[in-house]
Amino acid sequence: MSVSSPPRSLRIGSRKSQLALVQTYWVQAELSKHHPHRQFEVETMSTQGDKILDVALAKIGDKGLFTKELEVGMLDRSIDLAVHSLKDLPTNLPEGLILGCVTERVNPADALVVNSQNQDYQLDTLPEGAVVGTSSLRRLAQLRYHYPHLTFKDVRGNVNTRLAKLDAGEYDAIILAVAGLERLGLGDRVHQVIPAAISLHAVGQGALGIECRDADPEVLEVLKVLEHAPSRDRCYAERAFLRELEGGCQVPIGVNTAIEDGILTLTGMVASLDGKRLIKDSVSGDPSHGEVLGRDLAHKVREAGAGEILAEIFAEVGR
Ligand SMILES: NCc1[nH]cc(CCC(=O)O)c1CC(=O)O
Repeated sequence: MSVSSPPRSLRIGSRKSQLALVQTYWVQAELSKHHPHRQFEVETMSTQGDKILDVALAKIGDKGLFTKELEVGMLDRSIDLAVHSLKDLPTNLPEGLILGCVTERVNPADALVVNSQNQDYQLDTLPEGAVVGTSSLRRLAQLRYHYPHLTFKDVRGNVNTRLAKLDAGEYDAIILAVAGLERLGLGDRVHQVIPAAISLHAVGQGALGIECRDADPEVLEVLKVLEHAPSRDRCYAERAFLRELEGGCQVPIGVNTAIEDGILTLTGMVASLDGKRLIKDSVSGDPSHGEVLGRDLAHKVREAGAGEILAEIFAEVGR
């Protein structure tokens, strides 16, 4: 009787933040469950985005701030796959790497989080001058558009750092992803789920993206058990929209997607930084044609005024 050798063990790369680790250990546990004869090891790395915490994120033009070191690791084969919050993964990946798997998405919405002094308020009732913390241009522009009487202030750091600043009174409220709070076991801090009519979420928000080498069919096969087709189709459409519009710097772009009766509807918006202009439209079609839907919507909003907004932002930030 021949004894077959065990399959090669796979190394999973992760950032060191608590959220990244929760997500990576979840992926490790799921993969181990589905592939009981294979070993999965976790390798943690600091990324540039974890190190430069004192600079407003919006001012850092570089994409892939949270992914670069992990990508280098995959290319030099010190790791085999990397787990990302899909919204942090650039839409264009380095040569040789692909988005191998999109996991089932949890709630992609943003949340209003308040401190103990502001428990009675909702977004609609926060008083003139209330200080709202966010470092996302997307959240900033949409909230300025709907609530011009509020004051917005940058907030950096990981989720726990931001909550500590809120609770210390530096802000009346902050905006965070529902998904991140829930994954950290902080779902009770979600004070209000912000409706899509007020704030469209980030591309890929609430889903995990697993990146790997494109020439590694063994890893791609292993990842298939975690792929969630509807989440993948929605996120592919969202990513195509963003890829078509962005020029390598952070811009206020938000989306929403749904699949109903076999039809994917993608809604997207581009807003000016001052929140005075906001262009929003939708397209619908076959869920497997996400690339086309995303590009079509990008052309639609560009024609409707988003082109001008983006040109202004690119001119200001410098590409
Ligand atoms: N930019 C940081 C980041 N990346 C992913 C999440 C939350 C989880 C997710 O959206 O999947 C967060 C925190 C936040 O935006 O509140």
